[in-house]
Amino acid sequence: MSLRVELLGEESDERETGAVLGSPWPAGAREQAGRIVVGGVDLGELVERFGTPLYVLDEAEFRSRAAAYARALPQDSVRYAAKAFFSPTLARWVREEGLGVDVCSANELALALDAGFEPERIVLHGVAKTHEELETATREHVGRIVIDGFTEIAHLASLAGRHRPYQPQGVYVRVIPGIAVGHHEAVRTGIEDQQFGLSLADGSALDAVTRILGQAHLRLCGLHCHLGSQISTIEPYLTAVDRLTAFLAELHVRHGIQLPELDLGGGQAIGYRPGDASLRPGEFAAAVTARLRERCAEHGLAVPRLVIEPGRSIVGPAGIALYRVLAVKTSAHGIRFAAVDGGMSDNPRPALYHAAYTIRPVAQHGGAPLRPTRVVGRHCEAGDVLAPEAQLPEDLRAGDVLAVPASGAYQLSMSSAYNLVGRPPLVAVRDGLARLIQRRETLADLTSREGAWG
Ligand SMILES: Cc1ncc(COP(=O)(O)O)c(C=O)c1O
Ligand SMILES: N[C@@H](CCCC[NH3+])C(=O)O
Repeated sequence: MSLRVELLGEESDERETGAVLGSPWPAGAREQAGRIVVGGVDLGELVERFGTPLYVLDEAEFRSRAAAYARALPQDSVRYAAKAFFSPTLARWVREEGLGVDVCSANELALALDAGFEPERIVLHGVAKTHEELETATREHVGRIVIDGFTEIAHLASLAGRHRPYQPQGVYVRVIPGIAVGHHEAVRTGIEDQQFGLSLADGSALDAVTRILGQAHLRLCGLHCHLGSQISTIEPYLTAVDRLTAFLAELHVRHGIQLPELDLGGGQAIGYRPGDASLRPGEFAAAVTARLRERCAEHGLAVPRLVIEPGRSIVGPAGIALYRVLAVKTSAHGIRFAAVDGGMSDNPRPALYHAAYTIRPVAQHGGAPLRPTRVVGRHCEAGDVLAPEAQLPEDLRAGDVLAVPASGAYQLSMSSAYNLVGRPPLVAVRDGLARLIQRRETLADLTSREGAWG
């Protein structure tokens, strides 16, 4: 399906004026005469044109973040985590910025291949990969498949040998380094007793490596770990390097192998609120690379190529969600509620993880004092709270539009059809122009999968 392209505004230098908003807004976001301008486009104008709820993506912010990672690490070391948000347009941006891609479903894989990623630059993940996914991935010769369990090893080996031209399948073993980090327990994947990876501590990872080495059609290229999400200090990654290089050294001694790659996954934090700590690609890469060199020297190992899979830290800060306030009311105990026209169907993160956000009106309210306000979604759940205590103007009323920066990751990608509200449209802004890249989901879209046999 091709989408109508909407253009708004004219290329101008106006975006260069006004006060910079700073984190958590995109670097180019400015406040001009009380209005928010992103990518040279007034958010209020976008709302008039496309309605609410609306998601906006600042293309320059996305590209500059992707480019910063590409600069920070050697060629082919950065694989964008598609799960954060992926679409044909995004896939093209990622490819144009020179990154590879991390996928974890047949559809993400198909989208990446359609977008022209060289299969070699694709890595496939999953604790439960289907036969079809493994079949397609091996047939297409994706660069790496991350082994996450024992049953996968023989299965993959049987598939890998079949395709012509023959090529052994590159694999990593996902290990559990035993590091507890991440913004919520639901996203801590570096610890024991959760479903991802194979334990270093109990010998499962070693067992997996031994079995893979016994498979002629599999080529073990390295180890992988993904510690968790929203990690705001480098220290846990350095600990991961320590533990994984110790394991690499053990593999060297036991099997006489030196693995050429080390994939530390994603998880780099972004700011959701002013002052939130975040990780900068350059500093992150320099510190982790230095530690890797140091530890490899100590163990007498060749230094493997460092690979990472950032998702949120590339797309998160590029996105802004816009909602219209539909009702304002105050509870018996004085809680002021502002109910908006989106909610947990376009952003399940607050309900899932109590994720915190910055929220402000798109147009200034003439200096009205701020008052704590619970911004709630429109869904039929008391837990549909986007922000429990946003500071919003005293005179906020139905009809006002609220903007939520840092909304680019894990919102639209985890959106649902709840209450058949329909997913919001997505507009990309750049150099004063706005382009509709995904239209609003309609009732026809929502019912289109149901056949006449119902
Ligand atoms: C294996 C793997 N790699 C990369 C990522 C991307 O993480 P983030 O978007 O936090 O950078 C994830 C998700 O957390 C993941 O599970
Ligand atoms: N969805 C989570 C991150 C998990 C990503 C997949 N490992 C979040 O929004 O924080």
